Amino acid sequence: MSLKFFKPLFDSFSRPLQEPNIEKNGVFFSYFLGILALLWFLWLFINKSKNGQPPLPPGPKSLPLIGNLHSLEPELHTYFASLSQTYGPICRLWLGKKVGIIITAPALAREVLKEQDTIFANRDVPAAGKEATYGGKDITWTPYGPKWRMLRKVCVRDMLSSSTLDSVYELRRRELRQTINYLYNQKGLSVNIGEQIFLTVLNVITSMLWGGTVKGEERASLGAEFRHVVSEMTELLGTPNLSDFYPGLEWFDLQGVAKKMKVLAKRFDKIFDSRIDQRQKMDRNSDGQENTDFLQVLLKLKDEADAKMPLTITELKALLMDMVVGGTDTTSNTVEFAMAEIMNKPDVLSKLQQELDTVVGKDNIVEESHIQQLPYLYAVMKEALRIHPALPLLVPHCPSETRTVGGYTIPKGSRVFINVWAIQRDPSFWENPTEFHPERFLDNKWDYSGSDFNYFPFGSGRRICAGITMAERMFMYSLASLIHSFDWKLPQGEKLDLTEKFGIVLKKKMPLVAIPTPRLSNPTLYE
Ligand code: HEM
Repeated sequence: MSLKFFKPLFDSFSRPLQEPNIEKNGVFFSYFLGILALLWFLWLFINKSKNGQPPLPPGPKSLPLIGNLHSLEPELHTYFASLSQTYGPICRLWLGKKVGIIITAPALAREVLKEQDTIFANRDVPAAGKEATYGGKDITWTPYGPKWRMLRKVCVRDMLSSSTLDSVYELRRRELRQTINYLYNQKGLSVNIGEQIFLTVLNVITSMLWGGTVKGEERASLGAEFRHVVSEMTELLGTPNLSDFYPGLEWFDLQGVAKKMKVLAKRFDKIFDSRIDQRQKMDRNSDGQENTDFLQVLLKLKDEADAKMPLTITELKALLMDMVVGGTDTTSNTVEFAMAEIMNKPDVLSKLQQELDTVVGKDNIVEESHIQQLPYLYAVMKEALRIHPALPLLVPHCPSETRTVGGYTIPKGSRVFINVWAIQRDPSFWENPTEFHPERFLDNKWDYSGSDFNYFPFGSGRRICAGITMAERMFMYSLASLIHSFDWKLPQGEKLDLTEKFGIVLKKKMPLVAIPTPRLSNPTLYE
């Protein structure tokens, strides 16, 4: 609308204020206000019917171009929790050109993950994620649709289902017994617990994938190296990256995130290539005997896949990456946090040992079949997952269409962070939320199946964690074995530190180092 429209009005006000003009000016002034009000309402009306949308959620003031990037803090989960204290359970940040939405209430999480699940079951793939998974070809980053469904089905059916896991119990047992034996040989010495559990989980996963494990002398050094690589990868995945917020800048990789990720991913890629090569040679030379590792199943699927939905070699390697990176750090960090919390609470430790002594006995070793009879251990796992959920903001979701949540507009393509860490510590729901108190789970009131939006450490809806059964078994079996086989104390002069460090996977800021003392009746129980 041209400004000329307003000229007579402006002219009338610019005339000198003469007596006969006062009344006339008053009338003009009323007209002016009236027209202004009319125009305002008209603008609102046109704007509303043009967008047909409620506003964006509230959020902190943003600067031109950079939005709120300047005020992000490294511990994103606690920073987001503090924003929700000021702006409410749904708030907005401008991440450069991208809208970030933070959700910190069960009812709103339900809207996103259940009521509008198909729209929000997508991902806004970060540059680091693309680099780590051959361009986002794995389960985690593939958009919701037939390809994702196929990848997920293959993994769950052929590797992560209860029946497949039952059939490879011997692998878990072998690896865990090896860890217990290693710890026995370290009695009286300081041990990095997270590293040992990481290595155990890694060995279980790689032996399920292609039959290979890390043994003997390599155990300590390779375990530490692999853990370092996975940990750096998950840290990079959680790093706010300019390439993600200004797509035009992705090519420049200003923070070097993609470059660093490329180097890390290459380490695994080389291993994958050599294992695939080895497996293909073995298959060519075999006399058709059945082998049962996952890689063989995948290679068979690749060759057989019908043309409509082929499984390519790149997707196959991306799946291997998901299992190795997604399955190891998550599980071992949760066990490490649980061990630290238990050592901080001697009454929890003694209740756990009592339960284990009654069910397993001090002249016996823990088997996975005992786990069903250990309700206190189960409560300890649930409490560890409540207070330190491995993925504190889940894997961010992304709507494929503009939608309304909690009365606010969530634009298509936003990055939606669901702060499960804050929801699981909400004092209006959880009594003494920062206290590690497994008893709160003893009455089986909450489970992590994704149906309760006060407690969902594995997420919920279509994108719920694909490895819950595996995580559950590895956690329960390893924690039970550690607590049953040894008494634990801190090295002299060390203090227990429970501080968290943010990454897409949460970890302990300071590694838990502790000294094992054997507590079973017979040294042969450690062989
Ligand atoms: C304590 C251990 C674990 C925790 C707390 C955990 C938690 C999660 C969470 C919160 C998500 C994202 C859900 C969402 O975006 O809404 C996820 C996704 C995923 N998890 Fe886990 N996880 C664990 C262990 C594992 C293991 C052992 C594996 C496999 C070996 C695994 C494989 C995956 C995969 C493939 C996805 C992507 C699913 C998809 O996008 O469709 N996780 N996990």
